[in-house]
Amino acid sequence: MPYIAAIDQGTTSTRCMIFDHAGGIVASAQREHAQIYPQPGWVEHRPAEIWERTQQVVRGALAQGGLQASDIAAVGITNQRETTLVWERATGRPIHNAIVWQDTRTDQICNDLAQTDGQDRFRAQTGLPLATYFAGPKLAWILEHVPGARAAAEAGDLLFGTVDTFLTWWLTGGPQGGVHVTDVTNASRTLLMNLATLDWDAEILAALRIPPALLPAIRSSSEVYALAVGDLAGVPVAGILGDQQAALVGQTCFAAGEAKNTYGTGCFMLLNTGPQIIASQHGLITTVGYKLGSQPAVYALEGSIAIAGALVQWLRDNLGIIKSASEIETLANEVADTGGIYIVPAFSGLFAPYWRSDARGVIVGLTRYVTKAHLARAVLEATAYQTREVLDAMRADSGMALRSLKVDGGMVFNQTLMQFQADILGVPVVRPKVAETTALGAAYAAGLAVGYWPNSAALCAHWGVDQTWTPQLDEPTRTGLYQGWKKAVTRTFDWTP
Ligand SMILES: Nc1ncnc2c1ncn2[C@@H]1O[C@H](COP(=O)(O)OP(=O)(O)O)[C@@H](O)[C@H]1O
Ligand SMILES: O=P(O)(O)OC[C@H](O)CO
Repeated sequence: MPYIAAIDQGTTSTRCMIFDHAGGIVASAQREHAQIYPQPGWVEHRPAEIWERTQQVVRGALAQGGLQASDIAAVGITNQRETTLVWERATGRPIHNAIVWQDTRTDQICNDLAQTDGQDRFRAQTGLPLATYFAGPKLAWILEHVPGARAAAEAGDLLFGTVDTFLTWWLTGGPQGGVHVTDVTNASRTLLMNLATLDWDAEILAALRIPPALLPAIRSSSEVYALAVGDLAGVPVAGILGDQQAALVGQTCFAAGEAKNTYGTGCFMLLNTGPQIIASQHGLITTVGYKLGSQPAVYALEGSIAIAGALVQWLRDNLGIIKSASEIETLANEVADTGGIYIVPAFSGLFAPYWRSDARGVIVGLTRYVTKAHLARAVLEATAYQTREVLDAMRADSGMALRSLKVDGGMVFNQTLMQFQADILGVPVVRPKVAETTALGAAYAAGLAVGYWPNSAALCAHWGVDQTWTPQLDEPTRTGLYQGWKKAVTRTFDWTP
């Protein structure tokens, strides 16, 4: 069987991509789904729509390639992380919409938990600060707010999952024998898993009042979990990776010290730290990078930025200044700079390196001179500045000097952004030939599990450079611009109680 399929269920869309032995794309299909904003700071997805879109893109990709299930050696799943679902074991009926990773409704739950020992209460076990971003508090919120949910959970009638778990359950039969599993990378984003034991942490479950009965089994990122039914009938579901970890694998960052940065809805830099669990002193989080079958887990330091491409979408959908995301580049290039303004998009508070849920977005430095072109430029630069903050933290935590940054994701086709990124970092930025590294990483995990590829070393040969941007800016200008950004960030603090 010549191909491997990957399902990439992202924040704004779902893709299915089919890869050949050289890691080349043979067929693909993509569908968007609705973003639901019931209140300021709340973000939901409809679980039924996520499953429907998944089935549609699987069918679409198979049809585009003229393929059927028997042509696929294995399927891998990669997903938006932390997004939380709870459904009935017997029927599959969700008891609430999916609460998306960007959603801030668990602010109070997190603050209450932080009353004992502060925001880092569970950091030693989980590598994470107490923040609205992670799945555990979202699950606690559902159990508290949906009538009857706690009793049903305790009786074993409900199942919890992040998107990987939800899709694997449905792909392998749903109420008719679907497997209830997650992988170590997704579990490491719940705030409920102990990084050292790779198992649920009983003390944290008790503190969040989460009954163990509704939790999935935690498995490696690359093994056969079960065979699929439906359109992929008989195909082994053999890889699960959170999308940012999948990009790490897709970029073949298999050696300690290798890093990648993915520019999608948010922006996420991961640095492979090998078997070492490094505790960040500079606002990063510690997470599982991947675990290939029975091999030991590989850990990573991560800088998570909540709003990157989402700010471009906001300019398009909420302000109507551009009609498509790619138009931002033409508009931004009408001017040479931002006219002295900065936009800090703290729409979900600020994630790394600040972890401030009390922050909200600002535009600073406004004068009558400023036009929508300056605004467009400031939107692009905001992603580059946030990345600089994360890279500085990574250098400080790891003591490693990064010689270049591997990038991927939807925003890396924006030349203006990528040049400014190299300028503000002072290191070259490199885009690989296959920029769909997230889907590729999930395909690699699945393919390794079934022997389609022999080992991770064999995958490194697939990686090649497409484009490199080298820094052009002089050091004093770079420093001056960055100092302005740091000042702008302080203006977002203490906005909500
Ligand atoms: N040319 C572009 N310039 C700037 N941003 C872009 C461009 N093309 C796409 N984007 C942004 O990239 C994001 C889509 O990237 P993608 O990797 O598909 O994201 P995700 O996996 O989070 O859904 C969107 O937020 C969109 O606004
Ligand atoms: O859907 P993406 O690509 O924006 O990724 C979302 C992240 O996994 C959130 O942690």
